Amino acid sequence: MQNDGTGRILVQNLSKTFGPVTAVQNLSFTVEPGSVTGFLGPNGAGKTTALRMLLGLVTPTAGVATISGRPYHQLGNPARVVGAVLENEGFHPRRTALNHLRVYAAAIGVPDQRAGEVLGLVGLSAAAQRRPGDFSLGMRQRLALATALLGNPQVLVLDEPANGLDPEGILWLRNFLRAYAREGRTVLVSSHLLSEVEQTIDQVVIISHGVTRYFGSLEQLRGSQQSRVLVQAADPNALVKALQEAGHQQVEPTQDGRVAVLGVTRQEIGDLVAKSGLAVYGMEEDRADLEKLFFQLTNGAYTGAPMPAQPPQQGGGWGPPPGAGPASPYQQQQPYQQQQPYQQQQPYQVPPGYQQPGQQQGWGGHR
Ligand SMILES: Nc1ncnc2c1ncn2[C@@H]1O[C@H](COP(=O)(O)OP(=O)(O)OP(=O)(O)O)[C@@H](O)[C@H]1O
Repeated sequence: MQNDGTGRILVQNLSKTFGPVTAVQNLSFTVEPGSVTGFLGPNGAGKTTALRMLLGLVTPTAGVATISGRPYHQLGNPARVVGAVLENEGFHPRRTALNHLRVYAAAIGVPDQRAGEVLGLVGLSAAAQRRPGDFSLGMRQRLALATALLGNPQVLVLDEPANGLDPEGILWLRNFLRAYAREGRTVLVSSHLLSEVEQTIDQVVIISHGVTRYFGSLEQLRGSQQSRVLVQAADPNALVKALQEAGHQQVEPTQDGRVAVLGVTRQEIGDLVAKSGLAVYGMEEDRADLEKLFFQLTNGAYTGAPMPAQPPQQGGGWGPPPGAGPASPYQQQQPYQQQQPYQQQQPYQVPPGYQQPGQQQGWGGHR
């Protein structure tokens, strides 16, 4: 049966248990063509297992994963549709890079010359006659990517592709993936480090303990975070009292003696202190950066606990997740609720006649 040609990845209610271990639990997200989507989560979050299910290498316990509307093993010639690089891939020790690619080119039925082309695409032409055993980790990553590109696939799925790359390699990969997506192709890239992929990705799926914690654009994620205002007051206790009397309960001290107030604007605080006759020496709006948001999401911080008091970091940043900091000296402090930015998915319509994909061993046609 033909795929729909869209290059769209759809993961719907995907779960996988290995005996007592739940690796992936009810995972849902989509990856649209023309975008680079980051698949982020700490080590052990379930990223590799989810990608292996998408690529037909592991049978889901429940749910579906499709590419262009079909499960991997129903794609016809999958190497022409999806190219994938998973972790810990080996290369034949005695084959040159070019020969390695020729073997795979023959296996998926693409012309021999494509091997040289993809070496050029990943910047390895000069190393064509060298053996991957002598390559740096970064060069091996490039060769693995070249292998995935052999079938000129519409979809690229890369598991931790930035591992082992130096900053120049990461920049190269970023430009490569963005250009690939600009051609209308679909790119899904996993990482346990947001900073590695933050500038590459448009969309992000964040998982923790096999569960989706966020799915949406990076911009939405940034916008989902409440900012706080850090106030330097002559009398912090008097300021806290005035704030609480005015109904602002989400108040806490910082270790440098300022008062952090959530859910208010600087103007509101300015009006309040003017009315109360309090002296304030400075105010600063403080937004969480994405790395810290990611840290909070993956540590289960969206549970409504108060922000801890922490020394402000460079530029005035958030501290570690709630619960990690010292107790606040202020009384009557109420925990604040942070919004869970996870977006609800549209229910997936299982196509008529669809069957659960069976387990497929090995690489099938795409390697
Ligand atoms: N074949 C397996 N048998 C038993 N448990 C497994 C198997 N594969 C994965 N797991 C477990 O499932 C969980 C998720 O593992 P997975 O490798 O998918 O996470 P990950 O997010 O890719 O982590 P990493 O970045 O460290 O590779 C872990 O607890 C892991 O030990």
